[in-house]
Amino acid sequence: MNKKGIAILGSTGSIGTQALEVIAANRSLFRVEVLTAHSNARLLIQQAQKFKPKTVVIGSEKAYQLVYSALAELPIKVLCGSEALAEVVEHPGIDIVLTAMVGYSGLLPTIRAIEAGKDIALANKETLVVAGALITRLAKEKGVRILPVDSEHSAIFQCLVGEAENSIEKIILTASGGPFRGKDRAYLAGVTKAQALKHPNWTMGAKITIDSATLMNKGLEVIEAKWLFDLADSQIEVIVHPQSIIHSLVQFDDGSMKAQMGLPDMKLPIQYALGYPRRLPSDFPRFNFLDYPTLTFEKPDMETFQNLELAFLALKKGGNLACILNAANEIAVEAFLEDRIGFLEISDIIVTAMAKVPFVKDPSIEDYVQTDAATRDLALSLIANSTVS
Ligand SMILES: NC(=O)C1=CN([C@@H]2O[C@H](COP(=O)(O)OP(=O)(O)OC[C@H]3O[C@@H](n4cnc5c(N)ncnc54)[C@H](OP(=O)(O)O)[C@@H]3O)[C@@H](O)[C@H]2O)C=CC1
Ligand SMILES: CC(=O)[C@@H](O)[C@H](O)COP(=O)(O)O
Ligand SMILES: [Mn+2]
Repeated sequence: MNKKGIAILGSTGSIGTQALEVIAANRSLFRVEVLTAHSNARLLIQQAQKFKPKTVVIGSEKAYQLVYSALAELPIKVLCGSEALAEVVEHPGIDIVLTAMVGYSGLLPTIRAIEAGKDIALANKETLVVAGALITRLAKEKGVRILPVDSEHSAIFQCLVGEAENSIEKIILTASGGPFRGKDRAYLAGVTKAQALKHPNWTMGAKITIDSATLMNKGLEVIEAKWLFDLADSQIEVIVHPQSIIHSLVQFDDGSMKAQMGLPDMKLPIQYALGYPRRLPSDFPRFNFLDYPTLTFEKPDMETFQNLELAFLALKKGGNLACILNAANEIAVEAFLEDRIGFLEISDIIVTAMAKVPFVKDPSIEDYVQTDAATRDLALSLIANSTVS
């Protein structure tokens, strides 16, 4: 059987390293064609030495020379910069591009990969949040599959196998509630980044971990689900499920519900997307009901955690509003991680950006690029005037 050629964009991150674990355990099925990182030269070199891809790309020019010299003896092409990142996904040996980089940086390489006819294993949810209409339209035109990696969307995708004839009444995305579940705004005003980075169930990159703490992650996932599964906003619900065992649910129009369950481990959805349509055997720890005699559910508190409501608003109004929400959030989360703003200011910045950046009803790719840049400028100016630092 032919091995699938995999490109991992963001191989040094949480998803990227777990994807390489999956590949290492399934060497007869996969071959690594491309690995990319932003600045972590040391890890990228180790990965390249182990997996022998045809090409590696390092985003940072400063790190390029180090990677180039370390891999000089191997038949591996070493490239640098954002154009190389967008170009490398077109290489002929690639069957699937795993988008595991963080944030808006995923958009242009994903568009290029789809245009080149590559299937996408999509972890980078921000791509669909920013430009879901454009991405899904393009994927359809090119006959490209977008295979979800995000655990909730993988759960829904798995529940939908064999259901092509049947209508979805609604989907229910589960949310852990994050480290501040049950807290009020007075408490949130004083929380630190160290507290916010302690996710109750998942070990992930810093940006998504803060998004989970503000409930923006669930907001982004609501928008991601709309585009992946072609749903109306009224068909998407969120329920807080602190144990993160039920990864999400689908209700069909006969009222029946299907859920996908398991211990929280991203290797499973990564493996499902890379192996699709095959389920690959694994030795991952198994879930046991007796270890979890109580699974609980709560309504999300959207008054305290405004970001989820803002995402529903962006979804309802459409146009470039979700792009504005995403850019403002990326800048605000970065500032929070640098102790330049407080936790509650993250939502304040997003609210202001959504009100002030010009609305575009039917955006082109250029409109998205412009909206992203304008929103970042505005958010940075708001942060410069913040009184926290
Ligand atoms: N982690 C998880 O469990 C989950 C993650 N996701 C989504 O997957 C994506 C990746 O998340 P995660 O793995 O946690 O993130 P990490 O921060 O752990 O890793 C990000 C990766 O992207 C690279 N990178 C960072 N900035 C850029 C840039 N500007 N251009 C190109 N590459 C860049 C990093 O390189 P370097 O190491 O050199 O900085 C690293 O390889 C996100 O969109 C997230 O929302 C979805 C579900 C679960
Ligand atoms: C693992 C994964 O898919 C994350 O998106 C996770 O769901 C975050 O947890 P929250 O439910 O706290 O946002
Ligand atoms: Mn998720």
